[in-house]
Amino acid sequence: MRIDVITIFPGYLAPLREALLGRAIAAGLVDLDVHDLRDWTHDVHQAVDDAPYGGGPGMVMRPQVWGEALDAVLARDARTPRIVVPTPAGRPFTQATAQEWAGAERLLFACGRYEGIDQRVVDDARGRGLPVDEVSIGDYVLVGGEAAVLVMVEAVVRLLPGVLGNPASAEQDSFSDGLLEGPAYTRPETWRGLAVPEVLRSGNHAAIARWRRDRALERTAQRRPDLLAALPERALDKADRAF
Ligand SMILES: Nc1ncccc1[N+](=O)[O-]
Repeated sequence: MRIDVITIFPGYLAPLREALLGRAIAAGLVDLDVHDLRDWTHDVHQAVDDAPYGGGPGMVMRPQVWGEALDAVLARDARTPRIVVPTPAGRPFTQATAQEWAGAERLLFACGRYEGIDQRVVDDARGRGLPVDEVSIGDYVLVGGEAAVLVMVEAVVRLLPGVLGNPASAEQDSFSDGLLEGPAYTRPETWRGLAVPEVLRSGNHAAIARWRRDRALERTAQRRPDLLAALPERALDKADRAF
């Protein structure tokens, strides 16, 4: 998978080259290219924004700069990317979105700052038949899209074959079966007077599976009743009905 990021703060994306993601890049599973938007300005101040039409606070990022940057980055590779614009006004980014994008051969993240990017940049790209997703990682306002790109790239890349040591862990993620993951334990058996639940040391795999599902249902019912309500009827067996 090729990933391009266009931003005025390239340094903000440095963590993508660390740890698991860094190893995925080194293994050639991901090609990451971070581009400085200001490379496509032509004035001495390298202005990337301007006052909003209609007045109001803040600044809007200029269409000319973004248009040139997107055209140049698109041309760097024959593969058509899914263009992603992180914005608090976007549709929610979920595990399902990560799964969907993990199948893409190329992603291009356009990081907006200030009050966003002139809408015509998205409209022009869509008008040329390019897939553009305006997505949000949560209902709060960040200063720019870069932190959201770190989140989304990590969620997507960890799903790529060969990235996670144990692919089973991606299957057993929270959300993969629509439920939150329950509590986890490791050695020692007792720590500060707290013991690991007996069943987990019983070796009885059916009982362990039942216990884990009960804890997942319990936690989901307590913390995210919306997820429980969204589960398809068939997803809950009769033993689950207790929650
Ligand atoms: N929440 C956000 N705030 C600013 C920019 C992007 C955002 N997001 O969620 O993608």
